[in-house]
Amino acid sequence: MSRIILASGSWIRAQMLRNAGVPFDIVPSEVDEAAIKRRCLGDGDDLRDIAMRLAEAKALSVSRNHPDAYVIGADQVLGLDGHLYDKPVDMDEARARLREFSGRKHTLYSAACIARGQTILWQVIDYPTLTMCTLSDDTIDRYLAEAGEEILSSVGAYQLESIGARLFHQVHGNYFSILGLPLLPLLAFLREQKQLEY
Ligand SMILES: Nc1nc2c(ncn2[C@@H]2O[C@H](COP(=O)(O)OP(=O)(O)OP(=O)(O)O)[C@@H](O)[C@H]2O)c(=O)[nH]1
Repeated sequence: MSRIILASGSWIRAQMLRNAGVPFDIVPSEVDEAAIKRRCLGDGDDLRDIAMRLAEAKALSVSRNHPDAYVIGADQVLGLDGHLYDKPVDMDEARARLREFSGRKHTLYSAACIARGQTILWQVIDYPTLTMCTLSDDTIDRYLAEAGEEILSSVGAYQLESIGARLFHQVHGNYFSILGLPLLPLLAFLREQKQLEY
């Protein structure tokens, strides 16, 4: 078996792999995501393509220094009415974001790929949708006070696996993809490559 590397600083992506019993190391990528997003938007790429390009760039940048490893790259962008949303920079932006999403359905474009020897061997994109409850400003403020700044590590300013679940009345799509990693197809590929016994 070869080394598996997660090219991501996302704690929840690491947690999902750890919980699934996958042996891996973490080597976050150094790619300039903002520059890649700007280039993709300039090229007229849609949100799916942007998430995929970013996941590929992360995986390839780490694979350059670890050519024999299976390097997992992942990225997630949030779309509402075709607009791309990044992670909120602070709690004020998180508040504005939740006010915007309140009562509406948004999509999480969740992309992952595996690079080995500077070649993309596998990739997948999943796009679950989430319909948020209609939230009063007071409810949003109570949620932000209770959830705290760790929600800034999440593109939608919520963590579905914890109290963020209380913001939604419907989700369609895979739970793992919502958290940031299409885990099941990733595990299937690793099995196919004989990197997992089952
Ligand atoms: N805990 C949690 N995190 C979420 C949820 N939804 C989205 N995220 C995270 O939002 C982040 C999206 O930003 P990305 O740019 O894809 O990844 P990142 O966290 O910056 O990490 P890198 O892969 O190093 O770029 C990811 O870490 C996702 O795991 C959720 O419901 N719960």
